[in-house]
Amino acid sequence: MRKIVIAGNWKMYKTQAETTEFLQGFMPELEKTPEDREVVICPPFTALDAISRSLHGSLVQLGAQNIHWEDNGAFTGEVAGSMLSEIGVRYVIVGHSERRQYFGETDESVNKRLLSAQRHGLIPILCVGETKQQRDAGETESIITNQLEKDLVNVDQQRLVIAYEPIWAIGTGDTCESSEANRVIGLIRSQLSNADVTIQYGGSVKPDNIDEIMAQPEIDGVLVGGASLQPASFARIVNYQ
Ligand SMILES: O=C(CO)COP(=O)(O)O
Repeated sequence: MRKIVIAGNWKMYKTQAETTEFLQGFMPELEKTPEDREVVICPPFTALDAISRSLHGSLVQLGAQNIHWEDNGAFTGEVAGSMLSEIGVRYVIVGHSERRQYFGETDESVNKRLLSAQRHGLIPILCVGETKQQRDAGETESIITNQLEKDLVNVDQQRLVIAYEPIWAIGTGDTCESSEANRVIGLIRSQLSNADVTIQYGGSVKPDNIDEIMAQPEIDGVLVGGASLQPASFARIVNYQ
């Protein structure tokens, strides 16, 4: 059975105080959330500990936005897997397009981060997706196939989530048609050795398109940016019909 995972990627938003305020509004909304789905919040590193204490005992899981591939060492500015697992982190986003675009992440470093996450008992959420230019050139399939091939070397597909995030749909309000997201996610699934991997869609997911997205047969969840920052909108997404 494929697991449904609804995750909020807060990117570089929210201080600890803002996180606490968010949780006050958000947690009561979970009382009516069906148990068929896992809810994950991925705040900035600085809010992980605060949120970990508040989430303890709740249905919500904690996620980080990055992880280094070494277990420790002289890597200024990086965070290791043991530091995340110690404070209750369960998921970690790896290879987000913003990391690939602004911070020089390559498929090779993404692969090493995936392996590190699994070594520390964390479930990586691997992000893949094409740019607008690549889509227009008809390269969507080849780009994604290439990312999967390189990123997943030696990765255990029993402990993995994949997010299909077309880069042109991120933060633009320009959602990928749900049927098209379903098609690409089906293509991703066909290339995996484990057909039960949870595969999410990400890119301008909002309260008004979540029901349609989640009605697609191949889509097992969403990775939400902007709309996960407000308690009411993220609650509506989590409580999709
Ligand atoms: O990048 C995303 C999630 O990782 C998507 O961001 P938006 O939902 O703001 O488009």
